[in-house]
Amino acid sequence: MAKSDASFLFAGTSFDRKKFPTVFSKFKEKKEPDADSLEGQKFIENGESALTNEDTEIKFQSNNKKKRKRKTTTTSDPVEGFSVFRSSKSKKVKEDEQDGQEETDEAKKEYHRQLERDAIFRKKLNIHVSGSNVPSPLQSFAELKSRYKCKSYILRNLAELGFKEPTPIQRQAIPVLLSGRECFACAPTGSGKTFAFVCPILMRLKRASDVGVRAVFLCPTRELAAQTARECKKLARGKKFRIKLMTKQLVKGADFSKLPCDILISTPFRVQFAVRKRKLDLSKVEFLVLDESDKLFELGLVKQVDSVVKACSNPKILRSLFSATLPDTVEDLARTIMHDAVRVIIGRKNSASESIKQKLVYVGSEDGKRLALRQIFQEGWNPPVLVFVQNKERGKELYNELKFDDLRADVIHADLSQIQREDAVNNFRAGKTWVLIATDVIARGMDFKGVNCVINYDFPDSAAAYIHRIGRCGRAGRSGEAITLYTEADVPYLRNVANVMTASGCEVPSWMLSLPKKKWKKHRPQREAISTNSVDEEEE
Ligand SMILES: Nc1ncnc2c1ncn2[C@@H]1O[C@H](COP(=O)(O)OP(=O)(O)OP(=O)(O)O)[C@@H](O)[C@H]1O
Repeated sequence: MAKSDASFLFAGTSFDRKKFPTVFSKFKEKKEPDADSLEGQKFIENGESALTNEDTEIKFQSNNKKKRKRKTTTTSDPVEGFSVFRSSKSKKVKEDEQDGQEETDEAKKEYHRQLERDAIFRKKLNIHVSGSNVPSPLQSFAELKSRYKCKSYILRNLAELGFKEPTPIQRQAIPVLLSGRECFACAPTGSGKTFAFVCPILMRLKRASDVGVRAVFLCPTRELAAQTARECKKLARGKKFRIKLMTKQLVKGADFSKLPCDILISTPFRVQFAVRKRKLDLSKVEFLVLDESDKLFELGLVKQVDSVVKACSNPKILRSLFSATLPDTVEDLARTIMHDAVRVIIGRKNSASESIKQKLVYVGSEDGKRLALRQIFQEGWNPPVLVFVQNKERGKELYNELKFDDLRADVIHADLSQIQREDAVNNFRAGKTWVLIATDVIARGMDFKGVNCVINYDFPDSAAAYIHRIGRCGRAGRSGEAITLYTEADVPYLRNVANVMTASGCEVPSWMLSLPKKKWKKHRPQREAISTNSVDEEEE
């Protein structure tokens, strides 16, 4: 890329300390590294990925030893999440010097005890963190009130939604954002990432205001943006926040720079378009969330995201990245735009949800797929089922194959109008459609609670696509089943999916794991058309 058009996001993809002295010095500013911050330093300097449980345990023990030594020479421990504890002790220090000294020693001991409790708790829940002074994870939603003075409407709404306790990503990401830190999070599909950023941002916005757009949530598809807006409104119920989903129609009709709006939710394309048309001013934005961030950083979207990031010019902005898959390249890119961020990984990075039973089925050829699909439907299936295909043409073909069967099938792809797409999603949600044939347009983020089974009719084009597709089932702790059909053409790419499967505890034949490594450049082979006619005619 020519220097003149070097973009904000692309700048310094490989992290150059000289090039980014301010960012780097921020990471270096850490005064009192704790167990987590030492991990953080390692992440920042070595670009390491998630630690294994064993790593965490060993590091935790050795770091604590180092820390104990250093702690004796310091007087202040800037740990967020302990404000009540700190303020009550600091009063006593003024009253009596000696008592104060004892109190300080006691405070330090308590500080270490708390760090240990945090580390044990994180280990139990498979929460891995990097970054300086990472706030303690939440023990319960009630802590939102005791630690962060959360308004009762949020707790009421959480209870009404039936949420009894925070999910692991919520336990850690919420305190991070509430402490005014940027967050870089990777957690499995269906693990509650949406509320992990919606909840703290609503809390920090406090109340509706007319200053202009204060938070922007970017999602890769309009369906996901619409879903996020709906979820956001559920949690904000009882407060007069202006939560706006920016759709094509809305951009045409309204001037967003005059429209009161606290939270704006849309796709990068829509937001960038409105900014360019000067219908939207993002200079007051305090919170920017890139949901499904690795998708947003893909070619085709990254330029638009870049423009939005630039337009959010408030120097106090907090940026957050959330996804179920975060390749190292995205981490590198993110590091160049984030400041003093906390990295939160739940479980193993880039792995599928463990509540999904995954299966690979060899079908030989394209014709074999049709037969296998019919067999699945004949053998007693449990709707609703999602069937993923490679592109919209194949979606239409498969729909034509199944539409006369008693399966209540429908199809969704990018050629449909917005209304048709909404109808397809809503009918599936409402149980009117039993089998929804889809392209990857709904592979990410869509929360279909009841989906029991995902069938990859066409082999996914990347490991990330596989993780997101099958993640449409097995959400919020429910169980699910994923069946991936493969032909001869897919065999060279099997290993990548087999690796994801073993990482989430599914058994795969050993030969698959010993297949030669294949650099996975979007596997989209030319496939024979899906049609009964050719075979039936031959059979006749
Ligand atoms: N604390 C909670 N307790 C129970 N259910 C929850 C909790 N938080 C969120 N959920 C539910 O879990 C489901 C999945 O949440 P969400 O869509 O945020 O997942 P996600 O991690 O963003 O998934 P994806 O990676 O697919 O986008 C939703 O139905 C949501 O209502």
